[in-house]
Amino acid sequence: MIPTTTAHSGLTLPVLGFGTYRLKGRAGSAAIERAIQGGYRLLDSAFNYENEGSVGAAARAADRHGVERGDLIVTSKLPGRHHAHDAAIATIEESVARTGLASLDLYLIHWPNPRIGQYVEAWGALVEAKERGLVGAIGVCNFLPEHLERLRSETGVLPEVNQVELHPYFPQEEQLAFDREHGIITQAWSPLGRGNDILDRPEIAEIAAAHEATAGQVVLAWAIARGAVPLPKAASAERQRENLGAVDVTLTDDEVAAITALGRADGRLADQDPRVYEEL
Ligand SMILES: NC(=O)C1=CN([C@@H]2O[C@H](COP(=O)(O)OP(=O)(O)OC[C@H]3O[C@@H](n4cnc5c(N)ncnc54)[C@H](OP(=O)(O)O)[C@@H]3O)[C@@H](O)[C@H]2O)C=CC1
Ligand SMILES: O=C(O)C(=O)[C@@H](O)[C@H](O)C(=O)CO
Repeated sequence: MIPTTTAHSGLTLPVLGFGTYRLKGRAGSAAIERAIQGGYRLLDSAFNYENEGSVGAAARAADRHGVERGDLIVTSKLPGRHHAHDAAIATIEESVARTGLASLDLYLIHWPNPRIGQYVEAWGALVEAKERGLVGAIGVCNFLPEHLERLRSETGVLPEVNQVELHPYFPQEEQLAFDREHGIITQAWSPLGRGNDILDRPEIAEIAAAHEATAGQVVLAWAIARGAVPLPKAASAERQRENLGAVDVTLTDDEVAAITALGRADGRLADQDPRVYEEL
């Protein structure tokens, strides 16, 4: 059993989920099904990943592994090119249809796309989709405090989830504090730094040795200790199992602080500052 965390709305999520970017087709679906079989219950996807079909197929096969549909949280995301109200509603309906499920459990705006300037309108569509039962819970990705404040002041509805880039080179201290204060669950994307050199750092290796854990487990345990929900992606059952083992690693406050200290001002993996980055 994976421990859980709860949002202001009462939405409860496992403290670790499964990323599916680049898992698609039959091989992708098989990898996602392995993840469900291995114990993952929170699945991340997006309209733009072109894999909602594979995620849905794996979710529909979950009962083969004794997992009920109601035990899974299947997530997808609205792309920037469909932020206008009617396009957003049609896209959410399309996402649900692609999964072959009756509804999705969590739906997120993928990026604020501030230059397009329609994320408040898109948020209105997500609120409506939740009221209609198309989706069970709603949130955003890559939203800064200024974007969240606009949603609150213009719609009165705060997201239940904010999924942001978060790994030791980009610890997101301020965003985490803002989300926590407002009861918004922060999910961490690229929590393993996409498998970059963070996993080879001696500071991480030392902590891993002290816990008889792997570097990946320590980095994920650090995210969990700070109140974030990491969404590691892994194709093989071995790495999926390894990453899930992070929930059993409890770091000391000093260890958490030492990993947070690896953060850098330019720590983003790519040039994706939500103030200016546009993804359609
Ligand atoms: N909302 C947003 O804007 C974004 C959301 N996301 C979501 O977040 C998820 C996770 O982020 P992602 O970018 O995939 O990166 P991750 O940080 O999850 O890293 C995935 C990479 O690390 C490798 N890996 C997995 N486990 C281990 C391990 N234990 N040791 C060493 N290497 C490992 C994987 O390889 P292999 O699979 O071969 O094992 C893969 O190459 C995505 O899949 C997606 O669902 C991602 C980016 C943006
Ligand atoms: O993977 C996602 O969810 C994204 O939002 C992409 O921007 C991804 O981070 C990427 O790097 C695409 O080039």
